[in-house]
Amino acid sequence: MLEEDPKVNRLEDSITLWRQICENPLLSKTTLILFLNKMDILQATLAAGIRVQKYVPSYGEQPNDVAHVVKYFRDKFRGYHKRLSPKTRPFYWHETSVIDTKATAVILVGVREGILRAHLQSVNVI
Ligand SMILES: Nc1nc2c(ncn2[C@@H]2O[C@H](COP(=O)(O)OP(=O)(O)OP(=O)(O)O)[C@@H](O)[C@H]2O)c(=O)[nH]1
Repeated sequence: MLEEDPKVNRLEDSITLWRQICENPLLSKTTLILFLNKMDILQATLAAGIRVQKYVPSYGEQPNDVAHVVKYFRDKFRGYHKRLSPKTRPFYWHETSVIDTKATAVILVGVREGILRAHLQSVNVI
């Protein structure tokens, strides 16, 4: 639950926020990048035997491992991105644990280069 509102599920709050961002006409030409953060916490939570289905009934009987859980949520976010974007645009995502600063730095360099490449392409420099 959210610290600021104990009645609101954190995951549902993130999905609501993502939907609002995707469908916002002011951001229709903006490339969105989804960070599935706190992967280390997800790994530890699943390793402790917590079942996703208990909190997300629609997860069903799928295997309760990191790969399946990440795919489930990535597809959920991707689905909203596809359905709600006013115009078609690519979907980018990264799995992160920002406490791993080295790995996060590598991801951010990649993201920055991607943004730069898109700008250069848009002005026909490359
Ligand atoms: N273990 C771990 N802790 C993290 C990670 N990212 C953020 N945190 C911690 O989570 C707490 C909240 O981090 P914030 O960046 O403020 O996140 P927020 O989006 O404002 O809050 P949340 O609702 O917790 O996501 C802080 O103590 C962070 O250090 C992560 O990838 N792994």
